[in-house]
Parts: sequence; C-alpha cells; structure tokens
Amino acid sequence: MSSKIVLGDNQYGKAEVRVVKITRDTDRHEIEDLNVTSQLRGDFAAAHLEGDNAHVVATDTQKNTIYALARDGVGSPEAFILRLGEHFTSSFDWVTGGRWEAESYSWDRIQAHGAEHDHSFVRNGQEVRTAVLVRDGNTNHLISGLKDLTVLKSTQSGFTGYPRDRYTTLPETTDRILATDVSARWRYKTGTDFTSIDFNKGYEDVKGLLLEGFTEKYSNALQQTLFDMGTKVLEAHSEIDEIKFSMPNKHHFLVDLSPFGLDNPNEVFFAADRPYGLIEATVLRDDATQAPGAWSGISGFC
Ligand SMILES: O=c1[nH]c(=O)c2[nH]c(=O)[nH]c2[nH]1
Repeated sequence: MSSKIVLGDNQYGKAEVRVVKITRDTDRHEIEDLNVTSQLRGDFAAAHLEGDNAHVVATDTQKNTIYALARDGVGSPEAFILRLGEHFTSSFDWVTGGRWEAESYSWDRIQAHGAEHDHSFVRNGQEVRTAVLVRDGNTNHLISGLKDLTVLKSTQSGFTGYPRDRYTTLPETTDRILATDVSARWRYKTGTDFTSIDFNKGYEDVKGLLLEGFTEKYSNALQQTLFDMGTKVLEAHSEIDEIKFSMPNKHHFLVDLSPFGLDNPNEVFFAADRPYGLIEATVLRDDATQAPGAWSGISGFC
C-alpha cells in the first residue's frame, strides 16, 4: 500500500528587509535601524498543490508593506512587528497568522565639540536587540531578546568540585576570568496587553538586570551565573514568563611565563576563541503557560 503525499506546515515571506527610519520633525533627528523578516501562515495549499497564486501575497508586497508601515514610525521592534502581524491578518482572510522577526541596531549620537550632534551618529556595537512575534489567529506570542552582549569579569569566578576521571586534566580554580557573549530571549506571558508595555524601557531594564546579575555573586560556574541572571529578570518583570540563554564560556588560559623567569599571578592570559564551553538553559516560572510554537524557528537555544 503506498502512502499519500500531502502538504505539511508551511510559511513564506521576505527575509531580512533592512529599513532605516529617520524621524526629522525637528533639527534633532532620531534613527531607528532594523532588519525585518515577515512570514505568512494560512491557506496556501493551492499555491503548493495547483500552482494557483490567488492567495499568495507576494513577498515583494510584504517587503513594501514593511517600508510603508515604517513611514508612520517604528517605535520599538516589538511594536513594529505587532503592527505587521495585525496588518497582514486583518487584510487577507486566508492569512491566519505568521511569524515576524526584527533585529535592531542601536546608534549613539556623535559627541562633537563637547555636545551630542543633532544628526550624526556612530553605531553602538555593544549588542543586537531582537524581537519575534508568532501570531496564531488572534493569539500573539512575543519574544524579546538580545545577542552578542560580550561581558567579562576578572575575578569572583571559579570552577571546582567536578568529577575527575582518567580524561580529566583541568585544574580546579577559585580565581579565573569569566567571559561570555550573552544571547538571551524572554517571552511575555500569553494574553499580555501589549499596548500597555513600553518595550524600549523594558528592554533597557532587562539588559541592565542581566548585566547586574552577571556581576553580583561569586560564580561557581557559568551555569549558576546564568540562573542568577534569569532570576533577576523574572523577579522584576511579572509580564515575562520565561527567559532562555545561550552563552559560550570564553576560556582565558593563564600563560606560563616561567620560561622567561617571570611569575604570573593571574595577570596574563591567552584568550582562546575555540573550542568554547556552550551553556544553555531556560529560566521560567513553574506556573508558566508553555508556548513551544513561539520558540520554533529560533535556533541556538534549548
Ligand atoms: O563554568 C563552567 N562550567 C562548565 O561546565 C565548565 N566545564 C569546564 O571545563 N569549565 C567550565 N566552567
């Protein structure tokens, strides 16, 4: 008996639409710089099975819509992708949901002659801000985040007490460098009234809590520090249900300076780029409503 071949899950759209919005109502301009991906879900069976494109909102149209909606302002990556989701699901009956994603790059004003310049900016390379919306019918699952936030502490970190077998050579230490590139994604409670949230303020606050959490306690392992960082965010933000992390342990090895007749009291290190430890975990409320569909398509987290 031969099986029947059917169409499974599908979505489509335009990926990585780079949009820069300048707000120039006054001489002091504002810049918003995004990389936006739009993907529609719904009844697209005829396009796949029959070559009938009557339901296929062109990816080119999706790109144009991103630019057109930016004309009215971006506000925040989250607010912008919520508007895109609302637009596409309310404009086309057969579009029942979708996935919208934005990366945003921040710019600082150039300091010129002791003052912030009105319309000249320098890219702030500290981290990339991220946002993902998965919309299913009228349900919005929203995940904010950041990546490439590089942090290091030069003491108050150790690694001891791990099992030793015949392959273990790592010496225990109670004073090492702890360094990582923080990738974190935090999911808002399903059903949150997103119109009541100031996403830009929330983002700065969560970033600040992550950084504080990294500094605060002696670290017995990056795993413990990760959990401390996530706990701080969830304790301060009742609207967030869970936060996922993916953090490389960027090893710094003490260099043996004894061949040169020198000591090395934790001062000179070799910063290895690979291999690196890779520590990933989710920190969440025990009564959080799970939303696995919100996370699918976000790679690099567990
Ligand atoms: O913080 C750490 N966690 C580990 O799991 C680990 N493993 C290792 O070799 N060094 C470290 N450091």
